[in-house]
Amino acid sequence: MLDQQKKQRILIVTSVAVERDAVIAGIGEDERFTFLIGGVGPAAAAASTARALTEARYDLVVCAGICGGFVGRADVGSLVVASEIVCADLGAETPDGFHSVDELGFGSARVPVPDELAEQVEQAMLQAGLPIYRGQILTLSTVTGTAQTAQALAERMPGALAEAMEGYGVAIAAQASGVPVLEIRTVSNAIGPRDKSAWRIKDALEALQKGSAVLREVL
Ligand SMILES: O=C(O)c1cccc(C(=O)CC[C@H]2O[C@@H](n3cnc4c(=O)[nH]cnc43)[C@H](O)[C@@H]2O)c1
Repeated sequence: MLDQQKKQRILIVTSVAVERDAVIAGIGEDERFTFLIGGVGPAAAAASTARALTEARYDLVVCAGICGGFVGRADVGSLVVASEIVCADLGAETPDGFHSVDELGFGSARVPVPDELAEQVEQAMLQAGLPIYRGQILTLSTVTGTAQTAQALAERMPGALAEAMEGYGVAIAAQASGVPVLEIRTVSNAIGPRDKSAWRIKDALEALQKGSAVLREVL
């Protein structure tokens, strides 16, 4: 939990400008927050976040934006808050299936989120009447685009609610600086066959704005 007695500095990282603008519109004037457009994908997000963390002191890093939701687990238009941030494609494909770097003994594809903080965010959103789910948010370098890949991913990651492209990069940079990390997103599309016309980006950005207003009260 953040120390409410001292002035906290919070870095919010989004991948693109429209996400950043939605977050700023929700948070409003609040000098505790710094907003960073970190770029698309885990590498750009990690590099941008790491640089920001060398330029100023922060008490919390938040990765925010839109995402794809697993069908039956996180509906389009809802919010998701990460219980854990997991890089789902960091590992090796083998004849026995996918093995993560954790199983291979080369570090970890998972970064924890402070439980109490995720719980507080979830409860505050629910009290504000916003639909929210708490569970793993996956990071992938490639947007899932077929029913087969979506099904395989859902089976391999039964605790996953959503996928996006930056969380793990932001989280690894925060972890390397000893700063806690949170990931919060709104669902713009169902994970599955690629149909960009079905992405509800406007709705997801509106939900991101509403969620950000609540986030300001929690942090
Ligand atoms: O058209 C595409 O397939 C595409 C490829 C790369 C980026 C985008 C974006 O819209 C950038 C914004 C941001 O959105 C996140 N996002 C949203 N839905 C998904 C998804 O189903 N799977 C993975 N990521 C998703 C992601 O974090 C992007 O950076 C579009």
